[in-house]
Amino acid sequence: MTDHFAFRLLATDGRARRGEITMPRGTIRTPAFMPVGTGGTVKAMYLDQVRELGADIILGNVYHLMLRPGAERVARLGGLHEFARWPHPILTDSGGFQVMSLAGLRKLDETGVVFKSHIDGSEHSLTPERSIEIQGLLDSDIQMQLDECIRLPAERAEIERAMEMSLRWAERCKVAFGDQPGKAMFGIVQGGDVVDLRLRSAEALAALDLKGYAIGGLAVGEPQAVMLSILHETLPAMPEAKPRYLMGVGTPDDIVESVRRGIDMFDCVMPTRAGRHGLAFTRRGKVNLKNARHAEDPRPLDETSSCPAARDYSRAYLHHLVRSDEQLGAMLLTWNNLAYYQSLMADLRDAIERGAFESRAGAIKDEWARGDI
Ligand SMILES: C=CCOC(=O)Nc1nc2cc3[nH]c(NC)nc3cc2c(=O)[nH]1
Repeated sequence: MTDHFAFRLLATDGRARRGEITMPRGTIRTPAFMPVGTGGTVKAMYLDQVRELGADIILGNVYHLMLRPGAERVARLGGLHEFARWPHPILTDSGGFQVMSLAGLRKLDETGVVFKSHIDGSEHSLTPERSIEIQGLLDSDIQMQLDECIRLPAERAEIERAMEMSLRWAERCKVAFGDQPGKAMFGIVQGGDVVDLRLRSAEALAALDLKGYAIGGLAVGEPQAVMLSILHETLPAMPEAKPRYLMGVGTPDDIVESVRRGIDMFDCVMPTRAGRHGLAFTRRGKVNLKNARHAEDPRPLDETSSCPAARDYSRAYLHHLVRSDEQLGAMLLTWNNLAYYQSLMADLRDAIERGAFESRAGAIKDEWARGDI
């Protein structure tokens, strides 16, 4: 066990990296996929199942948890790990992105953001200091700086303004976070689709000597080619010895292409959200269980899978559950999809160790490219 946060590179294959983060609550094997546990729960899953699938860390959202049940209440109940019975690492976002995308934004200035709750319309504020305080109350292991993620396309001046404010907020978050050896505060590189602004953000954040860095402002609707070119240009300016986390990404193809360029950590609602909408990811491609052609198909999703949801249930039964909007449909397909994502990550980690990233990457991309089977 360790009382500090440490990242070690174990192997590389081109720019792809195999590493591990050791923290008091456990080790995170990278490249890692972090299931999204918005309100302290990974929707439609028991967290024991999430763990059994190989997840080393899950995400929690400040925006959702501060509104309900409230950060102080979670603290009174022993913190998020105790509350949700997840003893392993948790990464919490700062709430910034949700405020921009979910809440009714009322004000955004140097101080922070003021917004209306999407739940009951009540007014709340987030400053860099309050965001770190909330993440501390949740007892979060990896805490994100408050940042401003702007929508693209945007004018250079607007992108520059938001990037520079995010840098000043990173400094304030670093001061507010202080010195917590067993925890980490990550900065977030912004700069939109303007390479020189991305580089300025990466270099200024590197100078803060934080324990890890996220790449923000991507996967917000831009073409994959734009996202990948920004990664290609930005990653070399980021410290080799620190973990890199690409927020909100992505499909298996996005993940493969981002690992190839040097990303270590991912989070995305895709596997869980798709599962709730009747879409199953398998090694042979995607299966839309809403489709009537599955109505009498006795085959399971994937008889070779170690996940019961993929191996033990007929497509006909899954189709019935999805068509009847039964809870078990969302549960089984979420289980299947998270199993698929974790198996991809395990394959990629193993392939990098063996110097076989390219061949494994090609196979995953082909699997994903197959249409609805
Ligand atoms: C856990 C995440 C830490 O998030 C923050 O504290 N701030 C933040 N979150 C993002 C989330 C994103 N999801 C996507 N696509 C689905 N793009 C994203 C971009 C950002 C971003 O620029 N900043």
